Amino acid sequence: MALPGALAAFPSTLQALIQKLNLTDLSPAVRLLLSGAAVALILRFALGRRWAKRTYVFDLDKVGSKVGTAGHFEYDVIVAGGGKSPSSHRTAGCVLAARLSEDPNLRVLLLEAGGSGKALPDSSTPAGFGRLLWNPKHVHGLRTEPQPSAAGKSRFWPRAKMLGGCSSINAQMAQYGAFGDFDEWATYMKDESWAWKNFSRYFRKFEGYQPHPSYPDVDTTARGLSGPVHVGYFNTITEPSRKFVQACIGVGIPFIRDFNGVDGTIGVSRIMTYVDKTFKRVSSESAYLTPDVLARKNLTVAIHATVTKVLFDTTSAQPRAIGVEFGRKEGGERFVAYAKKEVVVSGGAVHSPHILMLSGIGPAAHLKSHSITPVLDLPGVGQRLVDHPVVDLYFKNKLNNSPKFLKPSTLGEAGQLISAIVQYKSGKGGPLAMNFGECAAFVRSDDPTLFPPNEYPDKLVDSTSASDSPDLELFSTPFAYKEHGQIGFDVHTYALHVYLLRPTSHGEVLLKSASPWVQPSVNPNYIATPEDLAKLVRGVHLLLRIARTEPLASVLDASFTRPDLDHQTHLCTNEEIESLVRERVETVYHPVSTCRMAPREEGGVVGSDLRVYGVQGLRVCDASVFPWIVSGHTAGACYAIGEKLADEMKAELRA
Ligand SMILES: Cc1cc2nc3c(=O)[nH]c(=O)nc-3n(C[C@H](O)[C@H](O)[C@H](O)COP(=O)(O)OP(=O)(O)OC[C@H]3O[C@@H](n4cnc5c(N)ncnc54)[C@H](O)[C@@H]3O)c2cc1C
Repeated sequence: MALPGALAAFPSTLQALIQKLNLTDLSPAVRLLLSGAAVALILRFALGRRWAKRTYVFDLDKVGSKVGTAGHFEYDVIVAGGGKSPSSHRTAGCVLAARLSEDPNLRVLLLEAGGSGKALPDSSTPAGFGRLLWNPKHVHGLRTEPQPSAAGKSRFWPRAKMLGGCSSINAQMAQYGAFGDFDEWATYMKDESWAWKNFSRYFRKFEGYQPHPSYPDVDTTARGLSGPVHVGYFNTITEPSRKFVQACIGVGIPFIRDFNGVDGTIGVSRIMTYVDKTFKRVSSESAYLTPDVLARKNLTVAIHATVTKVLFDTTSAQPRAIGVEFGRKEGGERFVAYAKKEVVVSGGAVHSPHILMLSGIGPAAHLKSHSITPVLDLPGVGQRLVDHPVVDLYFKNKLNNSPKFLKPSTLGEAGQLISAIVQYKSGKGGPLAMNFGECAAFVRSDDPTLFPPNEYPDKLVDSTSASDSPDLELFSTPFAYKEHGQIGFDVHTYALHVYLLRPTSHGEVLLKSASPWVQPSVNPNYIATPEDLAKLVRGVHLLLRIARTEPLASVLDASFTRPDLDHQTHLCTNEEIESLVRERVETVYHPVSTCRMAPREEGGVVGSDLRVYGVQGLRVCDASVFPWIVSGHTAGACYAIGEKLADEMKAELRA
């Protein structure tokens, strides 16, 4: 207890020290540098690394044999990727490996390219992920190809490289999509197991809703109460976002008590989060790879193990996946492990198609252009990439009380951050328990209340999944940022964002090289269709109206007319708003559909059982299999897909 007390006094102590050392004479740049270094040091010591290599297998020769040697390591199922999906590298990978290993007769190996997400304070602390996005050790900082319809610029595209996958670095917003999304999957695949009435049980299975006294209206009969993924309302939110909810109601968006409840998902509310009662991030690693699960003799989890390719037996008519090759680093030793029953690729929407193509499964001509001998010509691999494009609007916070000290630029702000760390470490939540995406509204771009036909006469193509599914999401963050948190503002700000939930534009993931260590090319092809642009423009108009509606209007400083903020943007012409959208559009980090569950003749990669067409013993389990993108946040469906596949595989493998 003495330590937090001493630290609480730190800001004033720091001030005294600064005076004593005459640091005030230093230039602002040097002071900024010093404060940054001080914060980094304090974060390291205060939040410290707890989890180390001891929890997982680090020596790859303990899980596989060196290529060219005689050893033979065999498992029943190998899951490539420790993300969310149950059997792959991604978010789903942890789910799959944990659930499969419930059957003591199945020997499961999970291979993850990165380390533990749980061990990183910037991951386990809800507000820390902004710092992780630019950390090349833990996150692949991809950049898209230049986007022709989006000002020709290339966009930053972070994908996690750690256990838990992107669930270890995401914004923790727990909305799962609309009922119609999954009914659409079922209709498309002619498989009722994906229809909401059936598939919803897997959402209930992963979910462990934690009731909160301030939210008694949440219908707990619609929530899963005992699953491993704790969700609830334990993150911290700021006052302007509460006013955002009221302003949305003011413009005609109905209040909804629960975005994942029985009333569908259209409306405005505070968003539920993957933050637990102790104010920690809940990732697929923290939820599924618990000490009890890791103690199972039949589960092995190896970290810093990048799968370089899937191995096939090609002696019979259909190739059969028999194992994987993996290694730690470029030029390092390679290892192999064999799967008696199945290999599940779970590398997420970027790396699952990458792994398949490196292994010879993909568009044959493209593979040959990189001197990869095709095992199977499967043209759909890497195609149909869809992402949610987002546009941010920036406002001056009139109350000057935004938590901008979370990215400190002065010694005073560094002191505020230290106080916040002390508060968080004493179990009291506070600013570090923020997830940034605080409140949200899901609307339709053809809603006549929000977009009256006399002002918006154009009839746009309806790309929603059902008449009660949305195609735009609006959300609020406690301050504004650019370049995915890399660039802040020098004044107190507040930000509103809109993203297109059901884009009609799509792109592709392609190889840049046959080397597994070279990241693939990603091209989401943002706003390539007129409808996508028109809907985002409508969303921007709506946000600008909400910003000028009480009670939010009173906390935003409309007199602040600096051109890098948006207090004058409502005066722009439609063409100017279109240019703003093209210029500002960014990823909201939800790529899907690159190993799409679809009929093979329509470019499908997997069938509705997630088996790769034309190959035996190989499945994909992550966001890459979504037939269509969901009308919301993508993590929930990844968890549910992992749960569903685990159930089905366990039943099949038992038979
Ligand atoms: C910054 C950010 C914010 C987001 N915010 C939200 C949000 O608020 N709410 C929400 O619902 N969703 C959010 N998402 C999206 C969501 O987290 C993802 O859609 C979801 O986690 C994807 O899960 P996945 O299983 O498909 O893949 P991933 O979670 O990406 O997992 C892939 C795993 O595979 C591993 N891997 C890749 N290649 C290899 C290889 N060759 N060998 C071994 N391992 C490999 C990776 O290291 C990773 O662990 C966000 C994503 C990001 C990046």
